[in-house]
Amino acid sequence: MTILQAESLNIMRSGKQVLNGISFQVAAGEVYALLGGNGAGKSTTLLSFLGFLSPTSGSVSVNNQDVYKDVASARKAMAYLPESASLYEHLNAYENIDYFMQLAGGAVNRADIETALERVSLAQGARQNKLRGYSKGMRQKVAIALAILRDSSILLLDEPTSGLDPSAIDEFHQLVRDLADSGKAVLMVTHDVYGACQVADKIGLLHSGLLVGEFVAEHARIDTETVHKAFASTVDHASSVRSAMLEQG
Ligand SMILES: Nc1ncnc2c1ncn2[C@@H]1O[C@H](COP(=O)(O)OP(=O)(O)OP(=O)(O)O)[C@@H](O)[C@H]1O
Repeated sequence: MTILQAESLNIMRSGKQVLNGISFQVAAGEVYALLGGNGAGKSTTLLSFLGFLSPTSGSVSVNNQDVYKDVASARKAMAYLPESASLYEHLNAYENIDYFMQLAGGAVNRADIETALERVSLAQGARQNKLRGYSKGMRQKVAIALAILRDSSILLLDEPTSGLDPSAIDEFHQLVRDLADSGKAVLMVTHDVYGACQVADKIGLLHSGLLVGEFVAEHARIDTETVHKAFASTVDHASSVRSAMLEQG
């Protein structure tokens, strides 16, 4: 069942075409990684799904509804995890979750919060501590616990593992995999070829606003070398275009 869909999506920002007719779909139970270098258009794609950048042509839809026909209901269906989770430093994990759940209009009890924190494996001893002492990985866990409690069936993740150490990355990918296996649709944007191959069912390779390749997992894995070569060729292409431009002054 298709949950997220971009259809011939074109977006202009400040008069410049930054997405050029990209199309892809994310189904329930699937992790889709949008992979690309700096400026490829990954965040623009997420912002468009989130209702912040309307297409110049084409469409984005969530649960088969055009996002821009009802932005509020599209946003309600999704949990968005920005590169750095915006949580309150002076509150502990329970208080943060309690506060944000109340803001979202859905109070939760302590036992439910405990279950969600258990699911994301936030260390028991850290839960009462204020977030100012947390690592990035621990903050991500609180943000994911919040998404679990909001019962969002769709997760949008922006560079979720940048700045995490290798074991936190593995743990995070395992958690994302478990969430997808429980039926959630996950769209994740990343620069990380290896991470994308580890966790994704599909990878879309984005370059200069174009989807230049799509890789689908066979036997539960996408071949890292194949994706790495394709990604490297976009980088080579970008640097040769840059050098040509420099030569032309
Ligand atoms: N606020 C903005 N106003 C105008 N153009 C923007 C704005 N933000 C980004 N862009 C342009 O849109 C294009 C795509 O940017 P985007 O941030 O979507 O790329 P990205 O793939 O997420 O890159 P990165 O990996 O560096 O975050 C780039 O050419 C960028 O210069």
